[in-house]
Amino acid sequence: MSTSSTRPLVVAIDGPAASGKGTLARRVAQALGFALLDTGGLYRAVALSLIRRGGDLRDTAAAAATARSLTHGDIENLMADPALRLDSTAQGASIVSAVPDVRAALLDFQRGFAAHPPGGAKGAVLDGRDIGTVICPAADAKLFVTASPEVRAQRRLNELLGRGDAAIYADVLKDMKDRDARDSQRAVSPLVPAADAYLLDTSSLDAAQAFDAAMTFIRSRPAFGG
Ligand SMILES: Nc1ncnc2c1ncn2[C@@H]1O[C@H](COP(=O)(O)OP(=O)(O)O)[C@@H](O)[C@H]1O
Ligand SMILES: Nc1ccn([C@@H]2O[C@H](COP(=O)(O)OP(=O)(O)O)[C@@H](O)[C@H]2O)c(=O)n1
Repeated sequence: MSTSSTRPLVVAIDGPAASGKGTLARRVAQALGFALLDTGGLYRAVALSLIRRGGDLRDTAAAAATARSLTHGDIENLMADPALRLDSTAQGASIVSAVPDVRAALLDFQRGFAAHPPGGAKGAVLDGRDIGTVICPAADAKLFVTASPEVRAQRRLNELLGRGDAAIYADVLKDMKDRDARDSQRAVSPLVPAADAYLLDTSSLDAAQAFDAAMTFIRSRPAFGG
């Protein structure tokens, strides 16, 4: 890893739901000793907060006001809330995240995290949908993680059942396809790989194999000594 730079290094990991980007981001952050930000959690936090206030997810002004009202403390509390991981919260996140003012309200928090990683870490790993394209376009390493919809739905189903949530495969697959379509087709910051992202298809890779492939790519990048 380069020692001449004092600027924190940034690894951007984007991809669709249940592609394994969160798992990969955690492992990469741990291996590099970097701070980790699950940016999907921010959009989930906005949705959860709005739902709890009795608001309408389709009310764009209310969604934007909610996003602007969240303090760092609120975000910390909501990100630790088990309800953040509910499928209904994910669907809500996908609705509020299409609102440009919601995205704008969360921009500084994300860029601030990348520029000043907490705990004095030498770098940051951010995972989401638009990290390599919009939030950190100058990221030192960009990965776009994919897997087939069927594989992703099976992974999410296993995760939900493992937590004791009631879920059936057909519903999970449909919800995931709906969310993919909404995330990919929205006008602002759609889910799309950055031109310089490394495409990592994890359909037939387990988490350890995906991590190995990702680290090989990251270490090949100039900022990481490659
Ligand atoms: N490469 C992989 N192979 C199999 N299962 C995986 C892999 N990566 C992640 N998982 C599992 O799939 C589920 C979704 O992974 P997660 O990292 O949360 O995806 P995302 O952050 O893209 O939504 C989790 O239960 C996780 O343990
Ligand atoms: N950088 C990001 C991260 C998430 N999101 C939105 O937030 C929703 C939830 O993201 P997530 O990463 O927590 O979802 P999963 O991939 O874990 O299922 C996504 O469906 C997107 O609509 C976004 O718009 N931009």
